[in-house]
Order: sequence, then C-alpha cells, then structure tokens
Amino acid sequence: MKLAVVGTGYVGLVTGTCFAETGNQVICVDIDERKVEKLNNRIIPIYEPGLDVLFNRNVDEGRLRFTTNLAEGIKDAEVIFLALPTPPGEDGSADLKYILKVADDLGPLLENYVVVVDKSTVPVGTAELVQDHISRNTDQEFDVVSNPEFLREGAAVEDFMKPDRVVIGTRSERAQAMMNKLYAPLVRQGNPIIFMDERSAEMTKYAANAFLATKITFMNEIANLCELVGANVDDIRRGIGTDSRIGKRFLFAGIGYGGSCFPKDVQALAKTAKDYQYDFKVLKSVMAVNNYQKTKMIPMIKEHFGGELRGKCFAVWGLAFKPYTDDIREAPALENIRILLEEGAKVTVYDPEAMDNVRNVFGNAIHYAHTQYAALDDADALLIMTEWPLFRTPDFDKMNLLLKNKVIFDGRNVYELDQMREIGYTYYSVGRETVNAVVTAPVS
Ligand SMILES: NC(=O)c1ccc[n+]([C@@H]2O[C@H](COP(=O)([O-])OP(=O)(O)OC[C@H]3O[C@@H](n4cnc5c(N)ncnc54)[C@H](O)[C@@H]3O)[C@@H](O)[C@H]2O)c1
Ligand SMILES: O=c1ccn([C@@H]2O[C@H](COP(=O)(O)OP(=O)(O)O[C@H]3O[C@H](CO)[C@@H](O)[C@H](O)[C@H]3O)[C@@H](O)[C@H]2O)c(=O)[nH]1
Repeated sequence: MKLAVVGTGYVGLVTGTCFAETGNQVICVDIDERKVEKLNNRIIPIYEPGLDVLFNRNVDEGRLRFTTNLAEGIKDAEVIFLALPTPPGEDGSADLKYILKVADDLGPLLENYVVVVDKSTVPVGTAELVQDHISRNTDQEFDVVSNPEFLREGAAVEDFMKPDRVVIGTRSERAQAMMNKLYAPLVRQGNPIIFMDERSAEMTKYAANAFLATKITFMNEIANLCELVGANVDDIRRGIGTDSRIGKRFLFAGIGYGGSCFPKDVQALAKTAKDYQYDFKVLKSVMAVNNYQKTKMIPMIKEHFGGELRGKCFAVWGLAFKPYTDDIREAPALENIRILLEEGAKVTVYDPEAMDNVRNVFGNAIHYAHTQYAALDDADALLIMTEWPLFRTPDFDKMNLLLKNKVIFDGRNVYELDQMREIGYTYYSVGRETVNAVVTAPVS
C-alpha cells in the first residue's frame, strides 16, 4: 500500500520504517527541515535499538522516503498517519494545535478516498474534530480512524513489529478493511486487532498509560511504607508478581516514572475527567506521589551529609528517563541535578546515550565524564538514576580507588543488599533497608 506519515518524531519514524519493512511504500513528512535533511542523509535523530538496520534497508530499497512538502508526501497515499506532538497545554490538557493545523492543510490536498489515522495520543473526541477540520476544505470522501500507538521507547521496533494488540477505532467498514490489510503482517495469533468506535480507542490509550503509571506508583508507595516497617520491596514484588492476576511487569519501585508519555497522559486524562465534572481521585494521587517520588532521595542525601551539600561532589550515573533511550523528557535525574546545584553541590554525570541532550539543558553548570568511572573521581557519593545494564556489574575495586567515600544512593535498586554489605558500601535504595548506614553529625 502507499502510505504517508506526517511527523517524524519517535512514533512517526518507527511507524514509517516498520510499515516500509512490511512492504509498503512510505513517505514521511516533517516541517523540521534540518530533521528531514538528516534523515535524507541517513542520520537517525533518535537512539532506538534495531531501528538503523530497518531504516537503512528500506531507504536502500526505495520504500522509505522523506520530505518537508505535505502535498508531495500525501500524493496517492491510501492511508495518512498523523504522528504529531500532543504536548500538555497550560491547563494539562493535550494541545491539539499540531494535529488540527495538519487537518486544516490536508483538506484542499485530498484527491482520492483516503483513511486519515490519528496515531498520536489524543483526547476523546479528537477523531471527530479532525474529521470536521478536514471536511471544512474538501468535498472528497475520507475516513478518520483512531489507532493509538503503544510502543515503548528503547523497545519500539519490537513493540511495533510484534504488538500485543492493535487498537483501531472506526465505524467505517471501508476503513476497517484497509487497516486490517495494513496490519495483517504484524498481528500474530492471539495478538489481535481490536476494533471499536473512535472514542473508545482514544480512551483505551489513556487508560493503558494511566493504569501502568498507577501500577508503578502503587509499588512506589509500598516501597515507601517498606522503608518505615523494615520490609523489602523487591521481595514483595516477587511475592505478588507471581500472581498471574497481578503480573510481573511494571512493578519495579524507584524514583518515579518519567518520559514523554506517562506524565503528560495521566495529566491529560485527569483534565478530561475534570472537563466532564468527574473527580478522578486515583489519578490525582498518582500525580502527587510521582512528584514526591522523583526527588525522595534528596532528604536522605542531605541527612547523610549532616544537612549541608555545599561543596560536596556527586557522581550521577544515568540521565535518560529509562535505559536504552537518549530521551531525557521528564527524567527524574534532571530534577535531582537541579536541586543538588541549588544546594551548592558539584555534579559530574555519565550516561551511555543521553549526554548530548543533557548538555543542552545544563551547559557548563555540571561536568560531563567520558566513562562511568571518570565520573567518580573524587566524588563524595554516587547517585544512580537510570538502570543501564552497564551499571549493574561495575568494577567495584576500581570504584573504591576513585570515590572519596564508599556511598551509593541508588534510585533504581540496581544492586543486591548482601553484595553491598559484603563490599562495605553505605547503600541507600528505594523500599529496602539502608546497608552499612553511618550517622553523620550535623554540620554546625
Ligand atoms: N514517544 C513515544 O514513545 C510515544 C509512544 C506512543 C505514543 N506517543 C504519542 O505520539 C505522538 C507523537 O509523539 P513523538 O514522541 O513521536 O513526538 P515528537 O515530538 O518526537 O515528534 C513529532 C514530530 O512532528 C513534527 N511536526 C510538528 N508539526 C508538524 C507539521 N505541521 N507537519 C509535519 N510534521 C510536524 C515535529 O517536527 C516532530 O518531528 C504524541 O501524541 C505522543 O504522546 C508517543
Ligand atoms: O516497573 C517499572 C516500569 C517503568 N518505570 C518507569 O516508567 C517510565 C515509563 O517507562 P516505559 O513505559 O517503559 O516507557 P515509555 O517509552 O514512556 O512507554 C510508555 O508510554 C508510551 C507512550 O504513550 C506507550 O506507548 C508505552 O506503551 C508505555 O509503556 C520510566 O520512567 C520507567 O523508569 C518504573 O518506574 N517501574
């Protein structure tokens, strides 16, 4: 089939590349000229494992192309995907200006029947709005379908090529048949295409993200309680995760969820509830707990150093909001670094992928190490903010020579307590006892 994908961010790029991989002719459109120039020169602007191989193959074989010109991009397309940003507006609602601008531009360009697909995460009622905006400028027949995307950054190709399910919101049989044909190579037995109406599809996306954010937040609260009662949240995770009704995944306690989706989507769903005069209490708690959780280690750090951080040096391992991505949007590391700087501390950071993005945020206010070990040189403590595999089995002998004190604040529970006990580290983590705790006298 001939497809157009409008917006070449995370979702657009993965959607375009993966549909080219299944044999479709895909043209991706973006208004960002520099991005399109990079893509035309085979430079992929995001770090996503496995994407480069697919990208290069499909560009080589002529199935994947890029342009800044919407008219050129959508010419002869049978399906047009909108993979545009929906950032939070001032009141927390999803801002639809990018989607509706493209909807307005599309109308005069339509020459044949086409299916316009909302791939972005959009509030209930958006498909109707898009339908309305396009039809203001055309008499051409078209359908608008809601097809929310469930990919995770860092596992995006795998998630797209082998989806747990594909959700399609449409009441048009013609559009349904086209979407069926398009997704047929991707869905396997037991992983169905689920058809529903547009509003339900839009709501399904928010329900999924809000549920997962709630699951994590619930475990974070259990962790906080564990610290008070002297229990171990990792044991509790194993204890409850083996119950198939609960499931093993997304039960990892830590310094909160971040990224470009959970924070914004929980907020947007809460705003939708408010618009309909519904008091969604669970969501309000989830947002409040996550805000607290992100910087919950700061008081521990302050207490450890007798209340004074001025002049102290901290090494930070991990900056991305999670491993296998260079994305730092809403990453807990950023907020923690900001507070440490405000307190007068010095910060040296290391992340395998996200250093350039963080440099754009903090500039010369912090130091950037070339390796995880270089970050430790003369540091008073190590903070772990992202659980990159690289950090799981470090050379502790080497670390001992570099760190000023054997102290780790681990926001992602990367190490076993017994191991830390044995090698003599003072080790703070989330929802578990502090190992080899030292009491430091307050600074007078
Ligand atoms: N990032 C994810 O993991 C993920 C996963 C599932 C769903 N989503 C949702 O998908 C949507 C897109 O997310 P993203 O992370 O890919 O966004 P993004 O911000 O990374 O990329 C959006 C792209 O759209 C382009 N754009 C803006 N206006 C345009 C226009 N008029 N014409 C053409 N291009 C235009 C931008 O230049 C940018 O390249 C959002 O609604 C998001 O919530 C994201
Ligand atoms: O047990 C867990 C699992 C995740 N997280 C945190 O949760 C955040 C989000 O992680 P993840 O869901 O893996 O990343 P995203 O790429 O943001 O993906 C989410 O958001 C996307 C955009 O909507 C959806 O498509 C995906 O299905 C949904 O998982 C990260 O900060 C993780 O550190 C935890 O703290 N504990």
